[in-house]
Amino acid sequence: MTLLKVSDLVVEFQDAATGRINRACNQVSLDIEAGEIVGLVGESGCGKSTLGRAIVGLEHPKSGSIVFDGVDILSLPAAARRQARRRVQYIFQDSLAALEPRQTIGSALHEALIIRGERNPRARAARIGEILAATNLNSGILTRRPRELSGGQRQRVCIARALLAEPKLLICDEPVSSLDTSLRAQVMNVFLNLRDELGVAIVLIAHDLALVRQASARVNVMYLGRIVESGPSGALYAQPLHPYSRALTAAILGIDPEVERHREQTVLKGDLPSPFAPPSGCSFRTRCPDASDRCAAAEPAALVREGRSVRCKLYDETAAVN
Ligand SMILES: Nc1ncnc2c1ncn2[C@@H]1O[C@H](COP(=O)(O)OP(=O)(O)OP(=O)(O)O)[C@@H](O)[C@H]1O
Repeated sequence: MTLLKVSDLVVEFQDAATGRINRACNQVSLDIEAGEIVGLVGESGCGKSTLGRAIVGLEHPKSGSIVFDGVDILSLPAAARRQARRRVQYIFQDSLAALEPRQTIGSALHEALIIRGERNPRARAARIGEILAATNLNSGILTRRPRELSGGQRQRVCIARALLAEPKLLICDEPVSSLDTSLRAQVMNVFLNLRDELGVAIVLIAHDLALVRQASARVNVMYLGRIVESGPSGALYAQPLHPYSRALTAAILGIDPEVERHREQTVLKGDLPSPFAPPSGCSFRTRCPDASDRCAAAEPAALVREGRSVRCKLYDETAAVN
């Protein structure tokens, strides 16, 4: 069942000094099934957070639609939008900034339930106990303050607090990038459990492609505001279609030799172009090893076939995508 359907979403920022427009999400479309983990990857500044923030209501799209749990959110008045988004929660990268420094964890979790209307302290304590178990946290942390916890514990507290809203979808923005390897595994295991035990769907925004590959059923690759490729993660990592996906996945080490044999080593040239003046046609063409004159003429349409989608002139209607 499709839980979230984002269609042709456009989010723009205007530079106050020059008036120029940065189209941070450019006609983005994305589907998420109930209970699946979907990866969103791409270089810094490509629009991943903006997309996540727009889904949860922290950015205001210029156009497009967001249908969550069967409700067309952007067509609703503001109060009804908030209500419709109750079961989407955002997990920020910086868990220290996300928690009130002077408040104990117990108080923060009780407060989250009070806001949701739970007046009975015993019912709240019971619910918090369940959530601590789901996030693999010990009740000893309830009397502590954020700075007294490890980064991994803090991130799991943020996940626990989000879970009190009984979310169907968690948007996790670089949730483990500030953690060392062992703590990363703890937090990632919590995500896998939430998917398996509670059926929570997760959008995993991350720079770490190896981590996304492990956890996600499907992956979306973003470049300069566009999703340029999406597909099942096994297929996308084994045989990336878009030259940009090839460059990103080529950077991952430790892939099995069979995959390595098919890998075309592609090195990314240059920097991300200014989002205020993106190249004409395909926005990746200025860094693309396969670019030709026709790439400047028009933006490539998405070719969708067998669960994969790619925006690149290399794949026209006659090309096989499998
Ligand atoms: N509040 C804002 N005001 C103006 N421009 C913004 C704002 N938020 C994001 N942008 C711009 O939108 C574009 C996309 O930014 P975004 O943070 O979504 O990218 P990202 O892929 O999440 O990057 P990172 O991985 O560094 O978080 C960038 O050009 C950024 O400068």
